[in-house]
Amino acid sequence: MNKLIEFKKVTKEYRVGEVPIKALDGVDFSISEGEFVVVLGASGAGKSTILNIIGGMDKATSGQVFVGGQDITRLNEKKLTEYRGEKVGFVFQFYNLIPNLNALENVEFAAEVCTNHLDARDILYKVGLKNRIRNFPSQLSGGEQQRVAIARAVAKNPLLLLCDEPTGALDYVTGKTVLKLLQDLNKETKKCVVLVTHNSAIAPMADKIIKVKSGKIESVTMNQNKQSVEGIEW
Ligand SMILES: Nc1ncnc2c1ncn2[C@@H]1O[C@H](COP(=O)(O)OP(=O)(O)OP(=O)(O)O)[C@@H](O)[C@H]1O
Repeated sequence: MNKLIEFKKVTKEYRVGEVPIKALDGVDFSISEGEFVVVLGASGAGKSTILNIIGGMDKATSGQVFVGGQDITRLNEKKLTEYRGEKVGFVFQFYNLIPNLNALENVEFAAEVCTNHLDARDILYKVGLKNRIRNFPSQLSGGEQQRVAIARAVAKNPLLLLCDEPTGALDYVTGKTVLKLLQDLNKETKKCVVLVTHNSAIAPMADKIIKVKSGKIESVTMNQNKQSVEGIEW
């Protein structure tokens, strides 16, 4: 399979006052097209930093980050903003929907600026919100709001979908339905999904598991026994 993402000797240093914090310390890994990847690690390990660098929301201090063949560490601010807008779909723990737009408008608003965007209504139907498209975020449950957020990310028709603790604010059952949705979308659309979590029980649903510890890669494992979300419990 073709490589979609490649980290080469990536470091990220934050400086708070005099003290440098090494969030990433020589990180190497690659992700192939179509893979469902779980990035696993304890709080503070550097998971979100990896995701934010892939998504062009944060910049590596050193090293190279290839996405779709281009080194995104070399992009200027304008190109990086374009990259973020066109190529990356984000799903966060808290859904970050615009409160005064309904579900359909939230998805349209994000998608319409993208060249190859998909039909907002079609995607909302696909995520199971056919009867909710005129509802405002305050009129939707947490799980439904996360579905809108996923639809918003997918409707951009991005190169990859980045999810940071997407079930973190949801109860067990709702969290599982959101994971199932992400797994189904990955299967159907063949889009690469990178999901960050501290919950190791989620790992069996991945094609590849990247374990992060104290800013370093602890292991990268291909999962020989990939499971559907229904079969996973925690
Ligand atoms: N903007 C920042 N300024 C300073 N330090 C930061 C900043 N962002 C992250 N860090 C530090 O970098 C390290 C890695 O943080 P990161 O958010 O990537 O961890 P994480 O694995 O995603 O943790 P969590 O599961 O708690 O979200 C932590 O020590 C964190 O305190």
